[in-house]
Amino acid sequence: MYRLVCVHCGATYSPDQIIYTCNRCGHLLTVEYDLDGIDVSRDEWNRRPLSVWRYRELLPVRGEPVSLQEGGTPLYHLKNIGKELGLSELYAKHEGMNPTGSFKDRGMTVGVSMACELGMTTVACASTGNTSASLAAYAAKGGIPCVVLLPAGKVALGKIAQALMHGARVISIRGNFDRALEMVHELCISHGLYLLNSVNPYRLEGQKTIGFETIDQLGGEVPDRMVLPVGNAGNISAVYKGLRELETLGFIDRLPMMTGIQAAGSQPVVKAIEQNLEVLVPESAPETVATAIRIGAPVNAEKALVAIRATGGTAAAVTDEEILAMQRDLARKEGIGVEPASAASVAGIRKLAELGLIDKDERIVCVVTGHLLKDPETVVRQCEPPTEIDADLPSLLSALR
Ligand SMILES: Cc1ncc(COP(=O)(O)O)c(C=O)c1O
Ligand SMILES: N[C@@H](CCOP(=O)(O)O)C(=O)O
Repeated sequence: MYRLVCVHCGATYSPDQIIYTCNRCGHLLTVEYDLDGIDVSRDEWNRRPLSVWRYRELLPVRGEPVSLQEGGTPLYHLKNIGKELGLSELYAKHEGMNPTGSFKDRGMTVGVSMACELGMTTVACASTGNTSASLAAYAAKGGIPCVVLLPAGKVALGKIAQALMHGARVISIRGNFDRALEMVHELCISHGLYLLNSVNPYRLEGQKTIGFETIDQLGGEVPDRMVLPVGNAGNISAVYKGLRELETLGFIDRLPMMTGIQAAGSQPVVKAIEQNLEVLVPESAPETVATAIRIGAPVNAEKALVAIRATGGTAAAVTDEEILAMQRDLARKEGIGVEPASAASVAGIRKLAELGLIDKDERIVCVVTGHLLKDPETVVRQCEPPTEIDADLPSLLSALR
């Protein structure tokens, strides 16, 4: 049993209403369960495979989900980078290992399943790339048409390739992601498409399972800190919401310090935390190499600020150079391939550790959100091209010398 509740004024709505913002105050909605009525134990969960659907009692879908086997992603111990930073308990949860290569799949399995249960006939989103790749794939699996709006020239090649190949109707706008989101929201309201950006409360339910899995992979222990790259701020809000539910159920007895990392050229949440603002000031011209988090007006900011403040967490910004350096370090020192936005979380921890702003004994989990192959152009720009030689052994030996 659950209902939709406004995160700001508490107004409630029936779960089958197609609604994204509160009719009374215009703020976002969230899914509220009757947690007293939830009948499941941690032992029962632990008997099921590690996946989004291990936690189905805390998800809104009732029928058979539209699934591509999402979740169950690896949690890696970053021994080498951790050693350099003096952090013996530094981990990365690799969300790039999901079916379309990002954490969005956790959200889309739930969001597209709900679209089908609610009888919606077309799904839509705006995207910096990953949301569109994921929605296109899940819409294909669910047999439902899909429309995506992208900021022209600002989406990594791998992500566009995915949206196109999965059969979405792809439109590029001459404007940034924030404008694309406004446009698609308007389109969905006026023409009855189902909006599957992070304003959709059901989609975020799937993403909260990142936190559930992390704790299960740590043998039931809560990490001291969870670090996430922040763009539209849905993921950090979702993970916090899920962990609060586990706390209310008595499955955990504390929360990690939720820590958000943004790019220096796109850091409205960091500024709101640093300046102790109640309401975030949007940035009109966000810019960063980490195009996935090139977002100036994060729609979930209100929830993200609560998550960070209520847990004693923090927010920090990293430069593009710091992001790319960490992308290379993860690849070369740990064997972990991630896209630039994902490297931001670990780059943020490097910065906080070097500034002495975190306790070196903390157990820290960085969520690395998308796969290296999402943005091959940024990878190739950083690496030496292959050496081309004549096809004979002497040439090979001389090239290797
Ligand atoms: C790879 C990647 N990392 C991080 C983010 C930021 O997540 P959120 O928008 O939920 O803050 C996104 C996009 O949203 C993304 O695609
Ligand atoms: N990085 C995101 C931006 C959109 O965020 P959403 O969570 O609101 O869908 C993307 O991949 O498009």
